[in-house]
Amino acid sequence: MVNVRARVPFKVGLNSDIEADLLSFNGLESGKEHVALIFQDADKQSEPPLVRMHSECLTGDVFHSSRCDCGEQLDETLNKMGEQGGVLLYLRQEGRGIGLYNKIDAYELQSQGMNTYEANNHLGFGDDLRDFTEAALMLKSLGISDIRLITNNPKKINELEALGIIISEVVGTKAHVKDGNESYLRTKASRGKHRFNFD
Ligand SMILES: Nc1nc2c(ncn2[C@@H]2O[C@H](COP(=O)(O)OP(=O)(O)OP(=O)(O)O)[C@@H](O)[C@H]2O)c(=O)[nH]1
Ligand SMILES: [Zn+2]
Repeated sequence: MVNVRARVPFKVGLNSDIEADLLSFNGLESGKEHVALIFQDADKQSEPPLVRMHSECLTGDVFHSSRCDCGEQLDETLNKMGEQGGVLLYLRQEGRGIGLYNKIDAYELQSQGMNTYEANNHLGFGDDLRDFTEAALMLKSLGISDIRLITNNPKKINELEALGIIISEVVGTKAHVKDGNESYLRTKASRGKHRFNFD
């Protein structure tokens, strides 16, 4: 049984006044410390809330690494939810589930010419080890079963629906192209079937 523990208000975002409640959970089987940020009490409204399942990326979220778009997607989400309300699940699934050490090994292989998926496979991992069961449990424990999901990734849509969450709308993120991450984004589109708009 998953239970919501504390619910603490604070302000988030760079130079901003966005207010959110930080929630922790207990009872998650993996023992991971996934957390939720709730904007504008979106869990208590009648409309399906905006939801983002954001997978941890220390290098991108904290250091705004040039190799990926995670930090930009996180900032985009904070701003959007600051305006419209929403629920951000911050999931501790670093490196699509392989962890930081392995992700750094994968980066080394990418520097030698492999793409993200090939590097994962070369290290003996599947394309993507993430599982969204606990994310679905967190939503259910908040009383949320119908959502507007922020993602470009069809795997997230399919898995959440299979876990009984209704997705009434899919909201894409921008393509945050910058020096260093374009081939990463293009590989997500070609191999991972992410829906990007590269205009
Ligand atoms: N294994 C591996 N993981 C990476 C790499 N670059 C970023 N990640 C991880 O990928 C995760 C983010 O997944 P993405 O595939 O970028 O995007 P997504 O969350 O599936 O899709 P969106 O919802 O559209 O953002 C984070 O956990 C990152 O740490 C990489 O080169 N190798
Ligand atoms: Zn990243």
